[in-house]
Amino acid sequence: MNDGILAAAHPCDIVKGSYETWKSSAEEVGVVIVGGGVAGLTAAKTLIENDYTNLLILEADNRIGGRVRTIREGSVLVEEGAEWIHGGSRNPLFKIAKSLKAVARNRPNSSWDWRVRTNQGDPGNAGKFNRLENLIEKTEKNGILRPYYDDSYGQFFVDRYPRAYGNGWNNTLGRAWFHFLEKLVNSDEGSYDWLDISARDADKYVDYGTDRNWKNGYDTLIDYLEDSIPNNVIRKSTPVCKIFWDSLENDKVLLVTNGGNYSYMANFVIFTASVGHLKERHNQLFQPSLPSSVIKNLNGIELGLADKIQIGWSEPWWGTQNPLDLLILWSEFKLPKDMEWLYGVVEAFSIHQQTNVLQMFVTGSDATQMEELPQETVKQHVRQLLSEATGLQVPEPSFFRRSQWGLNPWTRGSFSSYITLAGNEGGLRRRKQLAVPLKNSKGSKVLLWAGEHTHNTRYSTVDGALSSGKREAKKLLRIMKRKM
Ligand SMILES: Cc1cc2nc3c(=O)[nH]c(=O)nc-3n(C[C@H](O)[C@H](O)[C@H](O)COP(=O)(O)OP(=O)(O)OC[C@H]3O[C@@H](n4cnc5c(N)ncnc54)[C@H](O)[C@@H]3O)c2cc1C
Repeated sequence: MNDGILAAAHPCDIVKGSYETWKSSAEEVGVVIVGGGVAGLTAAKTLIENDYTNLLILEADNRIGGRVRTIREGSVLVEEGAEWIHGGSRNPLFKIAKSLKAVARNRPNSSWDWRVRTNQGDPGNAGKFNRLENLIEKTEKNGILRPYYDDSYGQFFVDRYPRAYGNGWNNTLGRAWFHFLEKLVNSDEGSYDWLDISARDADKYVDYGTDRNWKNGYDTLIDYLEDSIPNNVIRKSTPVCKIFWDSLENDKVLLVTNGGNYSYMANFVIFTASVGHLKERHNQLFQPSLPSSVIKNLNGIELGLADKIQIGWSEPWWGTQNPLDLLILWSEFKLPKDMEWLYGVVEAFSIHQQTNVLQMFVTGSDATQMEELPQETVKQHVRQLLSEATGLQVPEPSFFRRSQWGLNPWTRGSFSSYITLAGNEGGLRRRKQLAVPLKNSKGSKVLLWAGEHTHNTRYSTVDGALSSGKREAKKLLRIMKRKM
């Protein structure tokens, strides 16, 4: 976990007022949904479709969508957060996208200008990449990770790498490919350290097949969800800073927002904020503190950090009109301290919407270092890397963005909430343990948990978030029915 990010100030650090004033001035509502990301919006849509309309979504940010965020600048469209629909017909999201005629056609493999270079521009052996891809794919096969259930996901790769790579695995290029593999796995998993991901947990993820893209941006989904929710249900710029969930007088939950300036009294809450936010804030957020079993589970899960860098030009400069996929092998590590985060960049590829825009992932502690640098510095570092790896002049870009999901106080991370080795040892085995409703001291279920991290098999995805929102809304409808 990144202590630097956790130590940063938070907008909810100062909350003014008292319980009595908040209680007496609170706005009454049936259900409050905390968070207007995919899970929160889907929970609201499900309640409304089942004729339950006495609800509010309280969203901290001045926009909805959470970790789905499409950016449009001039003719450029990029995704700061979620990008792919992971899989076809088994994925409920794919079905929605298909019904909206919003699935983009995948580029044929043959259209790519595919290059493998060391960071100094020497060519690398592309065949090695296929071997590493095969190794990653093997982990999706039944049973292969089983011997590692009490060990880490990364350990599987450490053990299997020499055989997968073949002769020379320990020479300069062999080590460069190993570094590549580690960064690739960390970027797939969004993890800080592949040696910290429980292999048992990694084995729970169910793969739904080929990735697809949205034709006109991921926010097509947000518009679709928002369409079924009346305007007055969504309150943006309304951060929930305190939740009094165990009232002695009744079964109601008091929520304090906007630094103590406004409050709500709800019968039920569906809480959908990221596990990064939860881990950082649960002590200040919940009054009384969450039960120790809940805190123990939170300590056993981590939200990884994966950032994107997007850099674009009016024309491609790499000598062809084809989309570029450049794999970068770090064969020497001699960068000055402030550039060391670049070791985390091992691939630069054209995004599906525009050939002229290249995207790079940077994860874990490399991402933390990148987030803290000025944007202009990041841009210069990236230009230098691209230029040295391709041996070409890289012109001044016309477009540049980098994400800062770790510094975002409402996420504190990006994707793949993963159960850690310590979490596995402590008995956290299934995400459904994170979705057990919070009961007050009278035994009433008053707060339900949704969000990608609570999905057993599709954690870290948009469809996982969507299904979790639906699941908790239905659970709540059953609870309300029993109470009537
Ligand atoms: C860089 C990146 C790439 C990704 N790529 C993919 C991909 O290709 N495919 C895929 O399927 N998934 C991808 N994901 C993951 C996907 O975006 C998430 O799993 C999903 O969007 C999570 O939705 P959610 O509703 O659970 O959480 P969130 O989207 O985090 O929504 C929670 C909401 O709660 C709000 N909030 C937080 N705290 C408070 C508070 N105290 N009070 C009020 N509101 C609060 C937040 O502002 C946010 O809007 C990616 C994510 C990132 C960051």
